[in-house]
Amino acid sequence: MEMVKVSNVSKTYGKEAMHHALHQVSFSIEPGEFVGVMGPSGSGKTTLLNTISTVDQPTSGDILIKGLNPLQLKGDELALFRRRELGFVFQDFNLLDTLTVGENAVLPLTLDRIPVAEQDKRLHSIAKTLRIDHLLGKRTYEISGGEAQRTAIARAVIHQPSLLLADEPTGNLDSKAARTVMELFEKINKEHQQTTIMVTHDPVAASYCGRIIFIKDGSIYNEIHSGGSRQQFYQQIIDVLSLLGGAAHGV
Ligand SMILES: Nc1ncnc2c1ncn2[C@@H]1O[C@H](COP(=O)(O)OP(=O)(O)OP(=O)(O)O)[C@@H](O)[C@H]1O
Repeated sequence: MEMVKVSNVSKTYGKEAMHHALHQVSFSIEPGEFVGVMGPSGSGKTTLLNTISTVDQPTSGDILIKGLNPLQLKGDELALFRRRELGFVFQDFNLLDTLTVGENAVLPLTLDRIPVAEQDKRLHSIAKTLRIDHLLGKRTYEISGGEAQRTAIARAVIHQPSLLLADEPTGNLDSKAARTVMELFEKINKEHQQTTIMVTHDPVAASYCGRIIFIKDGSIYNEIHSGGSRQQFYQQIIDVLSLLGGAAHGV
């Protein structure tokens, strides 16, 4: 079964001056895929990610995650679904400054009242994967942007969510830290078959994905799959972006 099935999703903002942020968007994502979403500024990428993550509701059409429509869940069930099945990574890290790196990373397990011994075991393992094991006692203001984003990724996957959603995860990082973060997304995707959707403007970051969906004016414009080397895929991405035009920054 598909991990994500988006069927004829449209999203309209406003009443009198209606704005069609998404128009009849359909696609599926299989378990274990790493999918990038690209397109010019204002094309609807974040709106799409927000409708998949249940933060926003489509105006029409529906979205199934593992065959389930989360919007049909009631109050607490929806909150629980989000907490257990989804992981989020944002451009500005969204770490809690009052907590240490380790406390930030285990937050989903703390909220789920997982026993401390189990929390420690999982923290140890994910911290090693993300190379933050030497930072666990530090405060968020004592670490670099790249380290903060690696901590945010640890927090997003420590509870083994069905779906990892990332919105411009390299947007606030220099190119070296961005590459490290993308190598780690790729590693988690490959080693843990972590299904991942990432919105990005950055063709280098996108070249780590297995497939890119391009959005233009709220509709799917094109889709490409990685076949050969990452360098070849990067070139394919650049080619589509140049056809797409608009404000596709980073090219
Ligand atoms: N809450 C909202 N109310 C009204 N219009 C909105 C709202 N959110 C987004 N829009 C509009 O919908 C369109 C799509 O926005 P969205 O944020 O999804 O684009 P994006 O592709 O993620 O852009 P960017 O790359 O600049 O972040 C834009 O024209 C935006 O102005």
